[in-house]
Amino acid sequence: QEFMASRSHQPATAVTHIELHRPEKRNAMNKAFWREMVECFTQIAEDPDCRVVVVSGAGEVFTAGIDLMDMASEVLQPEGDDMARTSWNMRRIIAKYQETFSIIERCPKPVVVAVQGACVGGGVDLITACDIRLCTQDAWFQVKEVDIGLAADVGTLQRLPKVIGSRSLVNELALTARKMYADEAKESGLVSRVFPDKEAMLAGALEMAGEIAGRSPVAVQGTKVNLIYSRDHSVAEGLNYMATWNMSMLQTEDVMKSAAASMEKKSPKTITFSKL
Ligand SMILES: CC/C=C\C=C\CC(=O)SCCNC(=O)CCNC(=O)[C@H](O)C(C)(C)COP(=O)(O)OP(=O)(O)OC[C@H]1O[C@@H](n2cnc3c(N)ncnc32)[C@H](O)[C@@H]1OP(=O)(O)O
Repeated sequence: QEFMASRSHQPATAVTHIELHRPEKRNAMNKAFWREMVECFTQIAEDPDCRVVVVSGAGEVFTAGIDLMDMASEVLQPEGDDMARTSWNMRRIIAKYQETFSIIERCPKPVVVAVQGACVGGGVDLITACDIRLCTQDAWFQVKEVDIGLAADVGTLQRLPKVIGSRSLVNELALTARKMYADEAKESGLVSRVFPDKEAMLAGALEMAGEIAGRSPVAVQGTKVNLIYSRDHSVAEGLNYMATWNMSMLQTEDVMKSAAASMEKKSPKTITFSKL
């Protein structure tokens, strides 16, 4: 499927690959991007033929963040007859942009993101809403917002502290806008794997996606939903949610099929699971 700022295709069974696709503008996030991501992930959440998503960027750079040319009018000059109405409109606009990344987090299908080169501003908002982050050795990450006069408002300040263990490091990155390179990103836990180049990274991302897609969608989606729930709740609340979740999901035929394959020392990838 071809969009204006991105494109999506199915490189393998049950795997959807979304590519940010404005390489000439370093995949800067224009109005079309913000709209298309919501359309894409709304479809993906409902699509039984998709079990896992890979997100990457075309060209040398993952993304330059918000498109400073295309977005300025909407973000900086909201309409309204007085301050209350202008502020209300501004709030609505910010909430709309937040939704572009929150919908990725809410999507029950795991999302693997692959970053090469720069990942700036809105790029960090995007990747922190994904489930697994991979990068190339030349990747760098920058919470750039303070440099352009604003506090990051579409997810980085809320999600990055839950991704990186060190609160001090998060504060430093967000307050100074310094670049963090691949090795430090790995050491801090922002990414789980670093690849020598983009080709190797995409091959690794697709292989990982294939591993996930080959497993029971009931198990995989239940795992994602419960990991995110437990991140935002106490252990007791998380256990309660889990028990309620699995009181129905444990009754799936997938458990018997998977257990039988395991006893026979077969990979779960040899099993045909019903669509979910
Ligand atoms: C409600 C608010 C929601 C979200 C808010 C998010 C906040 C942010 O995202 S803050 C971050 C804003 N981004 C930046 O400040 C980055 C600016 N870009 C760069 O620093 C560099 O382009 C680069 C990413 C390091 C890549 O460098 P390089 O490979 O040398 O490319 P360039 O020659 O600089 O650019 C090529 C081409 O792309 C255009 N472009 C790059 N970034 C943006 C951008 N953010 N917005 C619009 N256009 C961008 C640049 O102008 C060039 O275009 P030409 O037509 O070829 O001149």
